[in-house]
Order: sequence, then structure tokens, then C-alpha cells
Amino acid sequence: MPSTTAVLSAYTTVTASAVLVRTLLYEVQNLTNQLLPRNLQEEFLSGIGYLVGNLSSQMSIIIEENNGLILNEVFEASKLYLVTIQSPSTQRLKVAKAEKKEKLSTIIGKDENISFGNENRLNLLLPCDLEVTCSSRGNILLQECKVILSTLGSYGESVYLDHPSTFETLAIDPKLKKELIDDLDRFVKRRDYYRRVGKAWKHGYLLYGPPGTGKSSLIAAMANYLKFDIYDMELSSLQSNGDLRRQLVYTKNRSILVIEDIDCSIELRNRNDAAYNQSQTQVTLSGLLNFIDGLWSSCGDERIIVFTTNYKDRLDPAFLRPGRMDMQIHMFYCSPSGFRILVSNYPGLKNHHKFDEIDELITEVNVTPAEIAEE
Ligand SMILES: Nc1ncnc2c1ncn2[C@@H]1O[C@H](COP(=O)(O)OP(=O)(O)OP(=O)(O)O)[C@@H](O)[C@H]1O
Repeated sequence: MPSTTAVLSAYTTVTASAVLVRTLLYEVQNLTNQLLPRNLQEEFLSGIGYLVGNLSSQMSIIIEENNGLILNEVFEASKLYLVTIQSPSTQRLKVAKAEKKEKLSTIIGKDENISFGNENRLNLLLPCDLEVTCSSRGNILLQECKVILSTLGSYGESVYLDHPSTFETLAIDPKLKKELIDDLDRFVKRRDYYRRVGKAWKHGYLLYGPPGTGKSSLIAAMANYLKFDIYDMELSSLQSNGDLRRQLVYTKNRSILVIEDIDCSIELRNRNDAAYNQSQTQVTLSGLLNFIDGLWSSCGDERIIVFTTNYKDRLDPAFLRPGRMDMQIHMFYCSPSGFRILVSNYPGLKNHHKFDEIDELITEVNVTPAEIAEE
């Protein structure tokens, strides 16, 4: 089975939730305030609002120079503004806004050297950044928000998370799904509550179950739902326990920190066997426990940490102590209801005369959603 990182980055379709569209609209509003003269802003935004109301989860805004034979005033206004912040040779201009900053920062595309504003490139990796591309015809293309997947550790890299998994496509028990969505909703709404009770605004999940039952898919669904970035912490690439904490510097608020296959990394270290020597894992169980406890008190707000394992019974009980994991989620073999979701996702079937027979078979045999998806 591929690793979480491989699976999460393997997709090319961008899926966006309602949250994403709402955030995008908000960002468009912000951008419009800064790009357009005041008298044009209202008209432009009401047009966008109309579009979003009817629109799918993806949106590109293209401002053409001419609207038929008529000159497009929005294009002229945007062009005038852009000329003041870019050099004549600029082909691409990126615009980003940090959560707590009021103004957008504008950054010239990858192949150009000049950058504007005080933000460095990392700020592009914020949730909900917008990309404005100026084509040779002078069109301005505003691309949709994207969730970022970053790999922490010595080979750290970031990519846009284009994993299409959502809670709708996830084949898990409907009751568990609802419980989890409610839990996430409660978590993001409870800033004041966490402050009042003096608790860090963090949440820990343990996902356990056999390979191919959807642990990585669930993490992607959570990220797409909350519009949080994902940081995938590869323990095997860390040199020491101290590296765990140092990696946090690269993470941001409103993010999910993922540590996968936790039993392998820790077990290997404790057993000190040949496999351990091969994997070069340098993180110890106590180092990890210290890190989790410290994480809860030392880093920013709105953080979710997710551990995954195929073997919960191998984990040290200290790891599962109350307060470390808020929710333990058992990902299990496919149920009849899960099967219905998968056939609706893949061949697009809602009904079939074989369904009853398959329902019976599925309850008799352990089969993973991944195996069914493969078929
Ligand atoms: N519960 C599920 N709902 C929908 N699709 C699933 C589910 N489980 C598995 N799949 C399909 O199988 C593929 C592999 O599953 P995934 O990587 O999420 O499982 P995993 O439990 O993380 O496996 P591993 O423990 O090996 O990392 C997914 O990309 C998806 O296509």
C-alpha cells in the first residue's frame, strides 16, 4: 500500500467543499477591494455572488479585455492597478493573504526574481491563497483556493493537496461519519470555550484499522472539509527527538499534523532490531510523548493532530492516555452501506439486482474498501 503522502498527492482533481467556496468568495471580496476602484466593486461582487450561487465547487474568474464589442471597465481598472505593482516582463503574479493580516501580499511568479510586499514565498502556502495569472493577452485568471500538503522532516516539501476524498465519498459507517463531522464542527466553533477552560485549542485523533480501510482518505476528507492544510511528519526522516519540535516551526494554524504508522516507527526504535537500523528511525516513544504533550501547550491555535496505525494493540498504553487522543476512530472492513457508497462513487450505481446478494457476502467476508475500489 502506498504511504499517506503518496496517496494524498496522487490525485489531480481538485475538490472543494462549501467551506472552500465561501472562503473563496470572502477572499475575492478582499481582493476586489484592493484591485478595483470603489465604484466598480459592488457591481463586480454582485456578479460573483450570482455565479457562486449557481456554481459547482470550482471557480475561475476571467476578466477579458472586451465584452463583445464593448470595452470591459473591470479589465481596465485591474490592469491599471497591476501595472503599479509589477514589472513589464512579469508573466505571473501571485496574491496571498495571511489569516491575521489585513492586506494582500503580491508575489511575482516562480520564474521571476522580484517580489513585492513583506511576505516571503512561504506565505503562498497559506490556506486559501489566490493566484492571479496575467496571460499574454492581459487576461487575469483568479484560481481557486487549494489545500496544501507539506511533508515535514529532512526532505520537507509542499504540494497542493488535490485529493478528491470528501465525507460524501468516504465509505464509513454513517453514524461514525456524523459523529466525526459534529466533532470537527464543534472543535472549530469553540475558540472561546477553549480560552475559558484554559485548554489549548487542539484536537487529537487516532485512526486505526487494517491497510486499505481509508485512513488516508479520511484525513484528506477532514482537510477538504475544514479547509486546513496537512503536514505529514515522517518520523523516519528525523534525526532526533529534538527535530520533532523544530519541525513545528514550519507549520501553521488551521492545519492537520499527520504522523502515520505510529506503531512501526516506535516499535522499531524500541526493539532496536535490524529493521530499525535500516529505517534509521531516531525518535523514541518518550520523545514522541513529550512532543505530543508539548505540542498541546506550545504551538499556535486550531491544530489537529492525527496518528494512524494498522495495529492499535501494539501501541504503548501511555500513548492512548486520556487527554492525548480526543477521539479514536476504528476504520474497519467494508459494510453493506460502505459498499453502496463505493458503487455510487465508482460505477455510479444506485441500484442493482445483485446488491442483496453482495450485502450478504460482504458481512461474511472481510474485504477492505480499497479492494472493492480496485475491483
Ligand atoms: N473508507 C473508504 N472510502 C472510500 N474509499 C476508500 C476507503 N478506504 C479505502 N478507499 C480507497 O482505497 C484507497 C486506499 O485507501 P487509503 O490509503 O485511504 O487506506 P489506508 O487505511 O490509509 O491504508 P494504509 O494503512 O495502507 O495507509 C483510497 O485511495 C480509496 O480509493
